[in-house]
Amino acid sequence: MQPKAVLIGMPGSGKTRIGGDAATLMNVEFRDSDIEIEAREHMKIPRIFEERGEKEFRRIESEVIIDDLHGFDGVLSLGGGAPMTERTRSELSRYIAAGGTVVYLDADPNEAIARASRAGNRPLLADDAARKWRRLYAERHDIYVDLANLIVHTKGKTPMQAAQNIADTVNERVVHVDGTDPYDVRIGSHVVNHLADVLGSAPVRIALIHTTPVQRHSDRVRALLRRAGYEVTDITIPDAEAGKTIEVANGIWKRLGEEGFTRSDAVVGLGGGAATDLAGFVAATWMRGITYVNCPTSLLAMVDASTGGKTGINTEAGKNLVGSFYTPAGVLADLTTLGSLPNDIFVEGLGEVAKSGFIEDTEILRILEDHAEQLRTFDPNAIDPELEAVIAELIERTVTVKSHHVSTDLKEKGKREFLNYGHTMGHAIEKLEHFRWRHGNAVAVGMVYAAELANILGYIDRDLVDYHRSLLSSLGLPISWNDGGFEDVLALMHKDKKARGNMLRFVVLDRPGHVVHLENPPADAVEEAFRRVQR
Ligand SMILES: NC(=O)c1ccc[n+]([C@@H]2O[C@H](COP(=O)([O-])OP(=O)(O)OC[C@H]3O[C@@H](n4cnc5c(N)ncnc54)[C@H](O)[C@@H]3O)[C@@H](O)[C@H]2O)c1
Ligand SMILES: O=C(O)C(=O)C[C@@H](O)[C@H](O)[C@H](O)COP(=O)(O)O
Repeated sequence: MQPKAVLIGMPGSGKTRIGGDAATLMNVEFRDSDIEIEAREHMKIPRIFEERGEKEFRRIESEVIIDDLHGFDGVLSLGGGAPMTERTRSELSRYIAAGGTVVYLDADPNEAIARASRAGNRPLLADDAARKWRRLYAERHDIYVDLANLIVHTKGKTPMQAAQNIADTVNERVVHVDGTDPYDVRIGSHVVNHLADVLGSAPVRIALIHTTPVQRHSDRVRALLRRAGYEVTDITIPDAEAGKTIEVANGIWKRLGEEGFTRSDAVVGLGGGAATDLAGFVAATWMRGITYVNCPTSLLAMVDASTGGKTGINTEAGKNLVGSFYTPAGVLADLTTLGSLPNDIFVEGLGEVAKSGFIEDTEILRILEDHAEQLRTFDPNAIDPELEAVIAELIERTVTVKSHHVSTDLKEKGKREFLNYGHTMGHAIEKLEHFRWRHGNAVAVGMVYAAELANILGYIDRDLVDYHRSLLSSLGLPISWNDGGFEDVLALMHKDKKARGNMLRFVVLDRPGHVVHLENPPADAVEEAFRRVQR
């Protein structure tokens, strides 16, 4: 057990008020180490200083804090001088290493001095509080900065806004993607505020690529980028699959040329998977590769498309057949953007979530089962904290599955192909439906197809096939497709990127949470499985 957050900062910086609000937002208890010391010693702090001296006070303070760091799971506020004790500092560093958040509340000196003087009860500020406050600030500020892993500047913020910053950061989830160019996927409310940190100081110009339905989110990001000092070129692309074309890419290359984009500039892709695929493709190809960051706004883009570096466009030949493996510098999955996501697009994303459950993390399947009704009836205007936590966990788990596959096999030589479960037939459906079928829906049918094929060939039993059908339909996903002929589907499955020569290759389950390659299956099984998804 350890605190959700520990607040440090100068007297008067608002630790008690902001810490209390942060605890309320996180629905946990708030503690102030000074009040604990007084309760433990049955004595007010000025008297402890007077009778036992500062050294003894710091020893007691350190004991109290260490107890809380090991036995309290709320928000803890520390006295301003606490981090000056070496033992306390090293315990706080250990706490950070164990995943904790030490927040330095950096307040405007004049405001803090006024507050500290009003409060009294501060022996180190007695007589000429302002001068003493400034002297202590000069001694402590750098130590606070070095120690904290979150700095909240309180100037211009209400206590509740500062508390919200803390709660958002504590609730943030981070999935690390390894490889030659490692990066982090941050998941949480307002994580888009990290954008300037992820982009760094090198880029001068940013091409912000987005679609119209996410205009309000791109307005926010554009303002944020401009405030951080970047020159922003705003690029609106046609929505959904219409944006994933060579013509759209060409239009953007032209624009980047006109605006003088160089290798030190960057792209930000904001929107659903189509927008992030296209933005990544533009970044991968402009001057043979410039930095890009993805800000996914649909569930599917958050759990899948934005991570892993598969960038690309569709062509006459088929879906995603032209593209590049090119990793982003970071991914910011800001959950607040789900507040405008239509129900059908949210539900579609559950297809890729379920896929990750079937192929690796069966806990995902259990969460989907337990919350099927809430997820199926997702309403962007009614995301309560409980549902948001469920969605955040599903995103974290799904991205973790993805990272296990892409970290060691970026270019899809083997293991990464397992992420393509359900996609062999799924992509064929998308193409035959002229991309009017949503990707996640097509993948759902494709998974039922792959399960039927595995069952026909003896890899899995009937129950597991039925489980695919019951789980996917309980989430509102389609489980059959009746609008095309087998020959057309077969021809497209032969063009799938997993195929080798004339040999069809599939990904199938041999048990829940475990997948294997299936090469060159018998033609009658391939056709029989197709008949079964037509029902
Ligand atoms: N690169 C990969 O690894 C990968 C993985 C999975 C899928 N994909 C690709 O992703 C695409 C599918 O992604 P998708 O399902 O996000 O579809 P999409 O990008 O077409 O988005 C669906 C619709 O939702 C809108 N939208 C997105 N976020 C919104 C929000 N917060 N509020 C309101 N509207 C919003 C979009 O503008 C669009 O109209 C496909 O092209 C698929 O091939 C790529
Ligand atoms: O990241 C991967 O690898 C995947 O296969 C993830 C898929 O869910 C995703 O739909 C991807 O776009 C499919 O890629 P493709 O190479 O089959 O076009």
